Amino acid sequence: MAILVTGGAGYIGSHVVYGLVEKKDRVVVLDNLSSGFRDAVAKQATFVFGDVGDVNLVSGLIAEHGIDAIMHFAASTVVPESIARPAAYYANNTVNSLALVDAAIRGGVRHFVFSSTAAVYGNPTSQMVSEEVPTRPVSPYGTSKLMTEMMLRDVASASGLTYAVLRYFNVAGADPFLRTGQSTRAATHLIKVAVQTALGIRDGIEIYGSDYPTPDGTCIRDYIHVCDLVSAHIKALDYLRRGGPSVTLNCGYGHGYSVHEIIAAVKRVSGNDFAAALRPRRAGDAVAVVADSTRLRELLSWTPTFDDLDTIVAHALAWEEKLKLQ
Ligand SMILES: NC(=O)c1ccc[n+]([C@@H]2O[C@H](COP(=O)([O-])OP(=O)(O)OC[C@H]3O[C@@H](n4cnc5c(N)ncnc54)[C@H](O)[C@@H]3O)[C@@H](O)[C@H]2O)c1
Ligand SMILES: O=c1ccn([C@@H]2O[C@H](COP(=O)(O)OP(=O)(O)O[C@H]3O[C@H](CO)[C@@H](O)[C@H](O)[C@H]3O)[C@@H](O)[C@H]2O)c(=O)[nH]1
Repeated sequence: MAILVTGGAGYIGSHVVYGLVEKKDRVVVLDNLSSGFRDAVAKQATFVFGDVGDVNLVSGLIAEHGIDAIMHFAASTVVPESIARPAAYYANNTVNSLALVDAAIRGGVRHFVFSSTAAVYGNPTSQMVSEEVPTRPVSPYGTSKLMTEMMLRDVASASGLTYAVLRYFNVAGADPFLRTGQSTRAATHLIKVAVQTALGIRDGIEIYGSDYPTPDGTCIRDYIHVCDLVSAHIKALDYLRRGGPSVTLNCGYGHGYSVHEIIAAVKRVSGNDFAAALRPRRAGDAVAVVADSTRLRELLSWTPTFDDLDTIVAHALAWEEKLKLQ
Protein backbone atom coordinates (compact mmCIF):
# COMPACT_ATOMS: atom_id res chain seq x y z
CA MET A 1 0.00 0.00 0.00
CA ALA A 2 1.26 3.45 -0.86
CA ILE A 3 -0.17 6.95 -0.90
CA LEU A 4 0.02 9.32 -3.86
CA VAL A 5 0.25 12.90 -2.57
CA THR A 6 -0.40 15.48 -5.28
CA GLY A 7 0.93 18.94 -4.44
CA GLY A 8 3.20 17.41 -1.80
CA ALA A 9 5.88 20.03 -2.46
CA GLY A 10 3.48 22.81 -1.43
CA TYR A 11 2.83 24.40 1.92
CA ILE A 12 0.20 22.08 3.40
CA GLY A 13 1.10 18.97 1.39
CA SER A 14 4.74 19.05 2.51
CA HIS A 15 3.66 19.07 6.18
CA VAL A 16 1.32 16.12 5.63
CA VAL A 17 4.09 14.20 3.83
CA TYR A 18 6.31 14.60 6.92
CA GLY A 19 3.44 13.30 9.04
CA LEU A 20 2.96 10.27 6.78
CA VAL A 21 6.61 9.26 6.45
CA GLU A 22 7.03 9.62 10.22
CA LYS A 23 4.52 6.81 10.64
CA LYS A 24 6.30 4.79 7.96
CA ASP A 25 3.71 5.13 5.20
CA ARG A 26 5.09 4.78 1.68
CA VAL A 27 4.57 8.12 -0.06
CA VAL A 28 4.87 9.18 -3.70
CA VAL A 29 4.69 12.94 -4.26
CA LEU A 30 3.51 14.26 -7.65
CA ASP A 31 4.08 17.98 -8.10
CA ASN A 32 4.73 20.29 -11.06
CA LEU A 33 6.49 22.83 -8.79
CA SER A 34 4.30 25.65 -10.11
CA SER A 35 4.10 26.99 -6.56
CA GLY A 36 5.87 24.27 -4.59
CA PHE A 37 9.50 23.55 -3.73
CA ARG A 38 11.45 20.36 -4.35
CA ASP A 39 13.39 20.70 -1.09
CA ALA A 40 10.16 20.90 0.93
CA VAL A 41 9.59 17.19 0.28
CA ALA A 42 10.75 14.81 3.02
CA LYS A 43 13.62 12.67 1.75
CA GLN A 44 11.84 9.43 2.71
CA ALA A 45 9.19 10.17 0.04
CA THR A 46 9.57 9.45 -3.68
CA PHE A 47 9.32 12.69 -5.66
CA VAL A 48 7.94 12.75 -9.21
CA PHE A 49 7.93 15.96 -11.22
CA GLY A 50 4.77 16.14 -13.31
CA ASP A 51 1.22 17.32 -13.70
CA VAL A 52 -1.91 15.96 -12.05
CA GLY A 53 -3.72 16.27 -15.39
CA ASP A 54 -1.25 13.91 -17.09
CA VAL A 55 -3.41 10.77 -17.06
CA ASN A 56 -0.71 8.48 -18.46
CA LEU A 57 1.77 9.58 -15.83
CA VAL A 58 -0.75 9.23 -12.98
CA SER A 59 -1.96 5.81 -14.20
CA GLY A 60 1.64 4.62 -14.44
CA LEU A 61 2.39 5.79 -10.88
CA ILE A 62 -0.71 4.07 -9.49
CA ALA A 63 0.27 0.77 -11.08
CA GLU A 64 4.02 1.01 -10.40
CA HIS A 65 3.74 1.93 -6.71
CA GLY A 66 0.59 0.00 -5.78
CA ILE A 67 -1.22 3.19 -4.78
CA ASP A 68 -4.30 2.49 -2.62
CA ALA A 69 -4.98 6.08 -1.59
CA ILE A 70 -4.60 9.56 -3.02
CA MET A 71 -4.33 12.80 -1.08
CA HIS A 72 -5.03 15.59 -3.53
CA PHE A 73 -3.53 18.95 -2.53
CA ALA A 74 -2.41 20.19 -5.97
CA ALA A 75 -4.36 23.29 -6.93
CA SER A 76 -4.25 26.98 -7.73
CA THR A 77 -5.15 28.64 -4.45
CA VAL A 78 -5.34 32.44 -4.52
CA VAL A 79 -8.89 33.80 -4.24
CA PRO A 80 -8.31 37.24 -5.91
CA GLU A 81 -6.28 35.65 -8.73
CA SER A 82 -9.20 33.29 -9.41
CA ILE A 83 -11.43 36.29 -10.05
CA ALA A 84 -8.95 37.70 -12.58
CA ARG A 85 -8.17 34.32 -14.22
CA PRO A 86 -11.23 32.07 -13.71
CA ALA A 87 -10.56 29.74 -16.65
CA ALA A 88 -7.10 28.91 -15.30
CA TYR A 89 -8.67 28.01 -11.95
CA TYR A 90 -11.33 25.76 -13.48
CA ALA A 91 -8.66 24.12 -15.64
CA ASN A 92 -6.31 23.34 -12.79
CA ASN A 93 -8.72 22.77 -9.92
CA THR A 94 -11.65 21.13 -11.68
CA VAL A 95 -10.54 19.68 -15.03
CA ASN A 96 -7.24 18.31 -13.71
CA SER A 97 -9.01 16.91 -10.64
CA LEU A 98 -11.46 15.07 -12.89
CA ALA A 99 -8.55 13.53 -14.79
CA LEU A 100 -7.00 12.46 -11.49
CA VAL A 101 -10.23 10.98 -10.10
CA ASP A 102 -10.82 9.13 -13.36
CA ALA A 103 -7.29 7.69 -13.32
CA ALA A 104 -7.81 6.70 -9.68
CA ILE A 105 -10.98 4.76 -10.47
CA ARG A 106 -9.43 3.04 -13.49
CA GLY A 107 -6.33 2.14 -11.44
CA GLY A 108 -8.35 0.60 -8.59
CA VAL A 109 -7.44 3.24 -5.98
CA ARG A 110 -9.61 2.68 -2.89
CA HIS A 111 -9.53 6.01 -1.04
CA PHE A 112 -9.32 9.71 -1.86
CA VAL A 113 -8.69 12.63 0.51
CA PHE A 114 -9.46 15.98 -1.10
CA SER A 115 -8.26 19.43 -0.02
CA SER A 116 -11.38 21.53 -0.16
CA THR A 117 -11.98 24.89 1.41
CA ALA A 118 -14.23 27.07 3.52
CA ALA A 119 -14.50 29.18 0.34
CA VAL A 120 -17.24 26.75 -0.83
CA TYR A 121 -19.58 28.38 1.72
CA GLY A 122 -19.18 31.89 0.30
CA ASN A 123 -20.91 34.42 2.54
CA PRO A 124 -22.80 32.23 5.01
CA THR A 125 -25.79 33.79 6.78
CA SER A 126 -24.40 32.85 10.17
CA GLN A 127 -20.74 33.18 11.15
CA MET A 128 -20.56 29.60 12.52
CA VAL A 129 -20.57 27.16 9.60
CA SER A 130 -21.43 23.46 9.74
CA GLU A 131 -21.10 21.09 6.78
CA GLU A 132 -24.89 21.32 6.30
CA VAL A 133 -24.86 25.05 5.53
CA PRO A 134 -25.70 25.66 1.84
CA THR A 135 -22.64 25.98 -0.38
CA ARG A 136 -22.69 29.25 -2.32
CA PRO A 137 -19.12 30.17 -3.27
CA VAL A 138 -18.44 33.82 -4.14
CA SER A 139 -15.21 33.25 -6.10
CA PRO A 140 -14.19 31.03 -9.01
CA TYR A 141 -11.68 29.45 -6.63
CA GLY A 142 -14.49 28.34 -4.31
CA THR A 143 -16.66 27.20 -7.22
CA SER A 144 -13.80 25.25 -8.79
CA LYS A 145 -13.32 23.36 -5.51
CA LEU A 146 -17.04 22.75 -5.01
CA MET A 147 -17.31 21.29 -8.52
CA THR A 148 -14.57 18.82 -7.65
CA GLU A 149 -16.42 17.86 -4.46
CA MET A 150 -19.53 17.13 -6.55
CA MET A 151 -17.61 15.09 -9.14
CA LEU A 152 -16.00 13.09 -6.40
CA ARG A 153 -19.36 12.38 -4.76
CA ASP A 154 -20.93 11.16 -8.02
CA VAL A 155 -17.94 9.19 -9.23
CA ALA A 156 -17.52 7.53 -5.82
CA SER A 157 -21.15 6.48 -5.63
CA ALA A 158 -20.77 4.71 -8.98
CA SER A 159 -17.57 2.91 -7.91
CA GLY A 160 -15.90 1.38 -4.86
CA LEU A 161 -13.96 4.56 -4.05
CA THR A 162 -14.49 6.20 -0.66
CA TYR A 163 -13.45 9.79 0.01
CA ALA A 164 -12.93 12.37 2.70
CA VAL A 165 -13.52 15.94 1.62
CA LEU A 166 -11.65 18.13 4.09
CA ARG A 167 -12.82 21.75 4.01
CA TYR A 168 -9.91 23.71 5.45
CA PHE A 169 -10.51 27.08 6.97
CA ASN A 170 -7.51 29.46 7.02
CA VAL A 171 -4.29 27.52 7.36
CA ALA A 172 -1.26 29.13 9.01
CA GLY A 173 1.85 28.37 11.07
CA ALA A 174 4.71 25.99 10.31
CA ASP A 175 6.33 22.76 11.42
CA PRO A 176 7.67 23.43 14.99
CA PHE A 177 10.93 21.68 13.94
CA LEU A 178 11.14 24.01 10.91
CA ARG A 179 11.63 21.14 8.43
CA THR A 180 9.08 22.88 6.21
CA GLY A 181 6.82 25.91 6.28
CA GLN A 182 5.02 28.31 3.97
CA SER A 183 7.47 29.45 1.29
CA THR A 184 4.82 30.64 -1.20
CA ARG A 185 6.21 33.33 -3.50
CA ALA A 186 4.32 36.66 -3.39
CA ALA A 187 1.99 35.22 -0.76
CA THR A 188 -1.32 36.96 -0.16
CA HIS A 189 -2.26 35.11 3.07
CA LEU A 190 -2.83 37.48 5.96
CA ILE A 191 -0.57 35.88 8.60
CA LYS A 192 2.29 35.36 6.14
CA VAL A 193 2.03 38.96 4.89
CA ALA A 194 1.86 40.35 8.44
CA VAL A 195 4.84 38.27 9.57
CA GLN A 196 6.90 39.42 6.57
CA THR A 197 5.99 43.01 7.39
CA ALA A 198 7.03 42.54 11.03
CA LEU A 199 10.42 41.25 9.83
CA GLY A 200 10.94 44.16 7.40
CA ILE A 201 10.61 41.96 4.29
CA ARG A 202 7.62 44.10 3.26
CA ASP A 203 7.22 47.84 3.86
CA GLY A 204 3.71 47.64 5.26
CA ILE A 205 0.46 45.75 5.22
CA GLU A 206 -2.90 46.75 3.76
CA ILE A 207 -6.20 45.96 5.50
CA TYR A 208 -8.81 45.15 2.87
CA GLY A 209 -12.01 46.65 4.18
CA SER A 210 -12.77 48.17 7.58
CA ASP A 211 -16.51 48.71 7.09
CA TYR A 212 -17.68 45.11 7.38
CA PRO A 213 -20.53 44.30 9.80
CA THR A 214 -18.14 42.87 12.42
CA PRO A 215 -17.16 44.30 15.86
CA ASP A 216 -14.05 46.09 14.52
CA GLY A 217 -15.14 46.37 10.87
CA THR A 218 -12.63 43.83 9.48
CA CYS A 219 -13.22 40.28 8.20
CA ILE A 220 -13.20 37.33 10.58
CA ARG A 221 -11.56 33.97 9.81
CA ASP A 222 -10.83 30.71 11.66
CA TYR A 223 -7.05 30.21 11.52
CA ILE A 224 -5.90 26.59 11.94
CA HIS A 225 -2.30 25.52 12.56
CA VAL A 226 -1.02 23.46 9.64
CA CYS A 227 0.12 20.66 11.98
CA ASP A 228 -3.41 20.18 13.27
CA LEU A 229 -4.40 19.65 9.63
CA VAL A 230 -1.71 16.96 9.37
CA SER A 231 -3.40 14.95 12.11
CA ALA A 232 -6.81 15.47 10.48
CA HIS A 233 -5.47 13.96 7.22
CA ILE A 234 -3.86 11.00 8.91
CA LYS A 235 -7.03 10.27 10.89
CA ALA A 236 -9.23 10.71 7.81
CA LEU A 237 -7.20 8.19 5.81
CA ASP A 238 -7.13 5.71 8.73
CA TYR A 239 -10.90 6.05 8.96
CA LEU A 240 -11.38 5.31 5.24
CA ARG A 241 -8.94 2.39 5.36
CA ARG A 242 -10.91 0.93 8.28
CA GLY A 243 -13.98 0.93 6.02
CA GLY A 244 -15.57 4.24 7.04
CA PRO A 245 -18.05 5.66 4.49
CA SER A 246 -17.31 8.83 2.50
CA VAL A 247 -17.48 12.00 4.55
CA THR A 248 -17.16 15.79 4.34
CA LEU A 249 -15.47 17.50 7.30
CA ASN A 250 -14.81 21.10 8.28
CA CYS A 251 -11.26 21.66 9.51
CA GLY A 252 -11.01 24.63 11.84
CA TYR A 253 -11.03 25.43 15.55
CA GLY A 254 -14.46 27.00 15.97
CA HIS A 255 -13.37 30.53 16.83
CA GLY A 256 -12.39 33.42 14.63
CA TYR A 257 -10.09 36.44 14.62
CA SER A 258 -10.50 39.71 12.77
CA VAL A 259 -7.80 41.18 10.54
CA HIS A 260 -7.05 43.77 13.25
CA GLU A 261 -6.68 41.01 15.86
CA ILE A 262 -4.26 39.08 13.64
CA ILE A 263 -2.12 42.14 13.03
CA ALA A 264 -2.10 42.92 16.77
CA ALA A 265 -0.99 39.32 17.51
CA VAL A 266 1.87 39.54 15.01
CA LYS A 267 3.02 42.84 16.55
CA ARG A 268 2.78 41.33 20.06
CA VAL A 269 4.60 38.09 19.31
CA SER A 270 7.31 39.65 17.12
CA GLY A 271 7.79 42.67 19.39
CA ASN A 272 7.83 44.85 16.25
CA ASP A 273 5.41 47.62 15.35
CA PHE A 274 4.58 48.26 11.68
CA ALA A 275 2.25 50.28 9.48
CA ALA A 276 -1.18 48.89 8.52
CA ALA A 277 -3.08 50.99 5.95
CA LEU A 278 -6.87 50.86 5.60
CA ARG A 279 -7.89 50.04 2.04
CA PRO A 280 -11.19 49.28 0.22
CA ARG A 281 -12.71 45.80 0.38
CA ARG A 282 -11.07 43.04 -1.69
CA ALA A 283 -13.34 41.35 -4.25
CA GLY A 284 -14.50 37.85 -3.33
CA ASP A 285 -13.96 38.16 0.44
CA ALA A 286 -16.59 36.72 2.77
CA VAL A 287 -17.38 38.72 5.91
CA ALA A 288 -16.98 36.12 8.66
CA VAL A 289 -16.39 32.38 8.36
CA VAL A 290 -15.78 30.16 11.39
CA ALA A 291 -15.81 26.35 11.41
CA ASP A 292 -18.24 24.21 13.29
CA SER A 293 -15.84 21.25 13.43
CA THR A 294 -17.97 19.03 15.68
CA ARG A 295 -18.09 16.29 13.04
CA LEU A 296 -14.29 16.18 12.65
CA ARG A 297 -13.83 16.07 16.43
CA GLU A 298 -16.47 13.39 17.03
CA LEU A 299 -16.07 11.12 14.00
CA LEU A 300 -12.27 11.07 13.95
CA SER A 301 -11.58 11.80 17.65
CA TRP A 302 -9.53 14.77 16.44
CA THR A 303 -8.25 17.13 19.11
CA PRO A 304 -6.09 20.05 18.10
CA THR A 305 -2.63 20.51 19.62
CA PHE A 306 -1.83 24.05 18.45
CA ASP A 307 -5.10 25.92 19.01
CA ASP A 308 -3.42 29.13 20.18
CA LEU A 309 -3.02 32.22 17.98
CA ASP A 310 0.30 33.28 19.51
CA THR A 311 1.75 29.80 18.88
CA ILE A 312 0.60 29.89 15.25
CA VAL A 313 2.16 33.32 14.79
CA ALA A 314 5.37 32.29 16.60
CA HIS A 315 5.83 29.28 14.31
CA ALA A 316 5.10 31.40 11.21
CA LEU A 317 7.66 33.97 12.41
CA ALA A 318 10.30 31.30 13.08
CA TRP A 319 9.86 29.87 9.57
CA GLU A 320 10.04 33.31 7.97
CA GLU A 321 13.22 34.09 9.89
CA LYS A 322 14.72 30.84 8.61
CA LEU A 323 13.76 31.75 5.03
CA LYS A 324 15.30 35.20 5.48
CA LEU A 325 18.66 33.65 6.35
CA GLN A 326 18.73 31.41 3.26
N1 LIG B 1 -3.54 27.62 2.48
C1 LIG B 1 -4.81 27.68 2.87
O1 LIG B 1 -5.18 28.48 3.75
C2 LIG B 1 -5.84 26.75 2.27
C3 LIG B 1 -7.14 26.80 2.75
C4 LIG B 1 -8.11 25.96 2.21
C5 LIG B 1 -7.76 25.04 1.25
N2 LIG B 1 -6.49 24.98 0.78
C6 LIG B 1 -6.18 23.97 -0.23
O2 LIG B 1 -5.08 23.19 0.21
C7 LIG B 1 -4.32 22.73 -0.89
C8 LIG B 1 -2.85 23.06 -0.68
O3 LIG B 1 -2.73 24.48 -0.58
P1 LIG B 1 -1.34 25.16 -0.20
O4 LIG B 1 -1.67 26.36 0.62
O5 LIG B 1 -0.38 24.16 0.33
O6 LIG B 1 -0.87 25.68 -1.63
P2 LIG B 1 0.54 25.54 -2.37
O7 LIG B 1 0.45 26.42 -3.56
O8 LIG B 1 1.67 25.76 -1.43
O9 LIG B 1 0.56 24.00 -2.80
C9 LIG B 1 -0.02 23.53 -3.99
C10 LIG B 1 0.97 22.55 -4.61
O10 LIG B 1 0.39 21.96 -5.76
C11 LIG B 1 1.32 22.00 -6.84
N3 LIG B 1 0.50 22.01 -8.06
C12 LIG B 1 -0.41 22.93 -8.46
N4 LIG B 1 -1.00 22.55 -9.60
C13 LIG B 1 -0.47 21.34 -9.95
C14 LIG B 1 -0.69 20.42 -11.00
N5 LIG B 1 -1.57 20.70 -11.97
N6 LIG B 1 0.02 19.28 -11.03
C15 LIG B 1 0.94 19.00 -10.05
N7 LIG B 1 1.18 19.83 -9.02
C16 LIG B 1 0.48 20.98 -8.96
C17 LIG B 1 2.14 23.25 -6.60
O11 LIG B 1 3.39 23.24 -7.25
C18 LIG B 1 2.26 23.22 -5.08
O12 LIG B 1 3.37 22.46 -4.67
C19 LIG B 1 -4.95 23.37 -2.13
O13 LIG B 1 -5.79 22.44 -2.74
C20 LIG B 1 -5.74 24.53 -1.56
O14 LIG B 1 -6.84 24.87 -2.37
C21 LIG B 1 -5.52 25.81 1.27
O1 LIG C 1 -2.62 41.62 3.09
C1 LIG C 1 -3.74 41.22 3.44
C2 LIG C 1 -4.16 39.88 3.27
C3 LIG C 1 -5.43 39.52 3.67
N1 LIG C 1 -6.26 40.42 4.24
C4 LIG C 1 -7.59 40.01 4.70
O2 LIG C 1 -7.41 38.93 5.60
C5 LIG C 1 -8.49 38.00 5.48
C6 LIG C 1 -7.92 36.63 5.16
O3 LIG C 1 -7.36 36.67 3.85
P1 LIG C 1 -6.38 35.53 3.26
O4 LIG C 1 -5.32 35.23 4.25
O5 LIG C 1 -5.99 35.95 1.90
O6 LIG C 1 -7.32 34.25 3.24
P2 LIG C 1 -8.70 33.97 2.49
O7 LIG C 1 -8.98 34.94 1.40
O8 LIG C 1 -9.73 33.85 3.58
O9 LIG C 1 -8.42 32.58 1.78
C7 LIG C 1 -7.63 31.59 2.41
O10 LIG C 1 -8.48 30.74 3.11
C8 LIG C 1 -9.37 30.00 2.29
C9 LIG C 1 -10.23 29.15 3.21
O11 LIG C 1 -11.03 29.98 4.00
C10 LIG C 1 -8.55 29.14 1.33
O12 LIG C 1 -9.38 28.37 0.56
C11 LIG C 1 -7.66 30.00 0.48
O13 LIG C 1 -6.85 29.17 -0.34
C12 LIG C 1 -6.79 30.84 1.36
O14 LIG C 1 -6.06 31.77 0.58
C13 LIG C 1 -9.39 38.54 4.36
O15 LIG C 1 -10.41 39.29 4.95
C14 LIG C 1 -8.48 39.50 3.59
O16 LIG C 1 -9.16 40.56 2.96
C15 LIG C 1 -5.86 41.74 4.44
O17 LIG C 1 -6.62 42.58 4.95
N2 LIG C 1 -4.61 42.10 4.03
